[in-house]
Amino acid sequence: MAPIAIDPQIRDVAQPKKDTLALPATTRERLDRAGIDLSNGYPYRPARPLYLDDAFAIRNEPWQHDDAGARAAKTDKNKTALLSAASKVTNLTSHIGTEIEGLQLKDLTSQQRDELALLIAERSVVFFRDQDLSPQQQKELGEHYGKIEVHPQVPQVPGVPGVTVIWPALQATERAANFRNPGGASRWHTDLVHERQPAGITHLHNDTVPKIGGDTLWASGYSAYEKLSPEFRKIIDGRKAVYQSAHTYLDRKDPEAGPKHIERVHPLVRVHPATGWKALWVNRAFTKRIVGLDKAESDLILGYLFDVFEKNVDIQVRFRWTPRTSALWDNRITIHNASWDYEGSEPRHGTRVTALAEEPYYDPNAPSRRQALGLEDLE
Ligand SMILES: O=C(O)CCC(=O)C(=O)O
Ligand SMILES: [Fe+2]
Repeated sequence: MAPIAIDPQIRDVAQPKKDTLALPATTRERLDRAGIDLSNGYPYRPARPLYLDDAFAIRNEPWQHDDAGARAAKTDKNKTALLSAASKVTNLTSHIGTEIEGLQLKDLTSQQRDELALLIAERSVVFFRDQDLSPQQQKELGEHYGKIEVHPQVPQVPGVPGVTVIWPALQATERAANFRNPGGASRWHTDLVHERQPAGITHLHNDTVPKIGGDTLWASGYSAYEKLSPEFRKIIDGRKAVYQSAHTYLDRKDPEAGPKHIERVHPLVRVHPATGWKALWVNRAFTKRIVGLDKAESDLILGYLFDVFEKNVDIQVRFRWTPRTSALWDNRITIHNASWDYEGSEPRHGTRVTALAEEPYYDPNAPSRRQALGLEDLE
């Protein structure tokens, strides 16, 4: 039998190996203070599933998602408990991104957490600098927002399943990156679109960042939808597309066919349960084809939709990190992209918790954000 071809990304991730990279000092301090056991190396690397059917079966049974933002929309649309406690609230652009000062995420009450979810649903991404936050506290906050995604294979904080490690230098030890082939998450994408109930509120806490570079960009799915003409919206409203996983697995029945992605069908345009607004939900990395169209037709339309998302800078925010900053974004209504422009300079390290949300749905009667806010343009 011919040897099975496995792509290098999979092989490397599959090999549990001891860490050879030195932990940045600020990261080590944070992990020590949190009582994380580093004696068996860092990070912890779970064994990955080998076969596609095993990977597909993970979280394939539906569950009830009770949306925190939707709760706040019922109790206090003005988000008084959260916003009145903050010392400053700054919108970073008109359409996307808000920074909150004067609050520690670990101290938020249940009502404030719900209101934060609503703010994230409205503004797409919300930032908090100078946070004192252990991985355990980050996980606990995520649990308030939904079922935590415990990744079957990406590096994690030892002893805290569900807290994944975002440390681009670590990936660079596995897959060489350079200026022309950047490392990290440097492409436009949305996380975990292959899940039956994909990612909702996602929280990246970067404890160590380079002095220059390493920015992250987000783009608004509400606004990308609104960039389309009302007639074009009719072409994509209610359509479904195939979304694929970042990682690949072998087909048990045909392993020699090589690695394959998990695929899942979801709506192209979805509605956020807290705001009730429509959002374009495609991304260049993981949306593969529109169901029911020929490949050439699908490629053309998807290519245009990706361009609308990526080329309109007025619907994007680019965030410059400082150490110990948290970004909480909603993967239901955004795409994001991390700039890998700090090659060979200081390290960047963070921990991430993803709360999974509802099965994506479409509602023909839902308004766009601008319609709901009374801003809809005349043709
Ligand atoms: O490193 C970043 O800024 C973002 C990485 C990313 O894509 C993610 O955490 O989902
Ligand atoms: Fe991501």
